[in-house]
Amino acid sequence: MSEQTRTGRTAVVIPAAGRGVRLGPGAPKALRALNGTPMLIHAVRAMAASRAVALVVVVAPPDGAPEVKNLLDAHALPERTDYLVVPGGDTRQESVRLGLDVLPETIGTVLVHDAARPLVPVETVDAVIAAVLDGAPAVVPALPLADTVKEVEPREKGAPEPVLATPERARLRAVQTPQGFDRDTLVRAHETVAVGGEGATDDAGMVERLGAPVVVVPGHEEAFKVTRPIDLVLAEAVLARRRANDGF
Ligand SMILES: Nc1ccn([C@@H]2O[C@H](COP(=O)(O)OP(=O)(O)OP(=O)(O)O)[C@@H](O)[C@H]2O)c(=O)n1
Ligand SMILES: C[C@](O)(CO)[C@H](O)COP(=O)(O)O
Repeated sequence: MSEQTRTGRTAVVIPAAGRGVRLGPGAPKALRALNGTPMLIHAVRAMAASRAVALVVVVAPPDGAPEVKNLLDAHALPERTDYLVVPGGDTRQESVRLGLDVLPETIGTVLVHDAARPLVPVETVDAVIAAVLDGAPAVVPALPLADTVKEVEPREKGAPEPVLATPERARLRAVQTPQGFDRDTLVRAHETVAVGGEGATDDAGMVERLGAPVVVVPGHEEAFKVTRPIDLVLAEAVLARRRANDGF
């Protein structure tokens, strides 16, 4: 990776093509409303809040790219940031790759951010970008765990599962997005690992498989992923608190 490329512009790929099965029936998850505004728009605004972000690539549900383009056009977004919309794929990994495929040559740093993490504060986004620009090829925001974690032998749903091990909690982190990368490293990871791809639940995990170093910076409790119905309740509560505190 040349220093010149590393110091190129920064883009964010937002995979937003998931159905949101765990959230329950309804529109694709990224298009569901939080405080009256689609989750995706919150996520795009969270990324565009960083002055370092020059381009946001939204990876839309496969049949929903025109609708997503209209949504972005209809909402006030910073003028300094460009937007692209591309249709997504069958898996998160495939959707990210489709977003990477349309990045212009001038982009040296890439963030990948779940549309399902709409409330990440700009300080976290900037910390990830700063660590990449400082030379780390891959950076993830993460938090220590509150629960003890067990490794188990998986069984059918509801059946008791034998415990195999209890990893030392102090050494574990719950990983969030945006995850930040030197562009060439991330593209190489997707070209190399995506062929098989099993078990890669985040982009940094794919970079680890290349043998490249990944570092953790502090995450934020408001960067949680909206996955299940209870997360919508929490997200609405966070937005209500922001409105009360900041007039947001
Ligand atoms: N084929 C897919 C699947 C997921 N995603 C995106 O990846 C992010 C993280 O995925 P997740 O939270 O699991 O979303 P869903 O796949 O929609 O959720 P579920 O697994 O409950 O269906 C989301 O922003 C989702 O839109 C995507 O772009 N393309
Ligand atoms: C990328 C991620 O958000 C990091 O925690 C997570 O792995 C996505 O998992 P999902 O099952 O695709 O939501």
